[in-house]
Amino acid sequence: MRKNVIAGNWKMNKVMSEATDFVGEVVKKAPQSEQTEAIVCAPFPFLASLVEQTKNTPVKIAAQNMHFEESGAFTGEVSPVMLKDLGVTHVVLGHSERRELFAETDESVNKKTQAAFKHGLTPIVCVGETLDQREANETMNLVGNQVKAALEGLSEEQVAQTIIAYEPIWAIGTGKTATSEQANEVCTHIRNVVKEVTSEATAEKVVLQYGGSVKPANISELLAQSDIDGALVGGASLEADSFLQLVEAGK
Ligand SMILES: O=C[C@H](O)COP(=O)(O)O
Repeated sequence: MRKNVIAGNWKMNKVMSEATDFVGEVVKKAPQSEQTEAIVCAPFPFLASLVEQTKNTPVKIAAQNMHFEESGAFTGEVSPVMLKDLGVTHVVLGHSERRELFAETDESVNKKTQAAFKHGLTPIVCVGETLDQREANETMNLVGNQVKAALEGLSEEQVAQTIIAYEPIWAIGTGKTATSEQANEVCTHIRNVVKEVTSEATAEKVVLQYGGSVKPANISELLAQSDIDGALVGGASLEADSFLQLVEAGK
């Protein structure tokens, strides 16, 4: 049975003291359950300290991006080797904000996904369509292609461990959540695409998250869907109480 993975993506928010207070609360109160996993996706400067703070707890720390190269002349970049060395376990790749604002492409997301596995990090690969693409009926095709591109060159075992987050861009930070049926429809399609490129057994193992205005009020309905196994949460992950309610709903 797949776990519910609840990942809080802080984006470019908080200062160190706020990050420490938040994680202190979460470590104290997060449910000890085999069925739910809590991940905090923090800005780079906080990672080392938060990894230390969550040692020997079930809470995991993720980065929000990384470069695909191991080292070199890439000023301002952070490598998978550095993240692994700190004790970071997961990395968000291809978030729509990175695709839109920082010229991330399917090709770079694939390189980063391969690099994550090479260095023992679990990728959380984001895919999703704009409102225009949805209205032009391009959602399934576009998301399917993003998934195929991200998984290219991975072994079946690696695909099984990849977390894929479906985040319709029109629902991010807008308060407009996709209905749970809309979200599930795309997640089912993603699972079918994974099956097409690997096998049914592998596709059944892949954790599929939904992201886009997820809140304590709508999480249960989303998690009740057949192909939604967690959430990638922005705004509602900024307060410890609200993040804990989301993790609790995953139990
Ligand atoms: O990574 C998280 C997503 O972009 C969702 O953000 P949001 O929950 O603020 O809509």
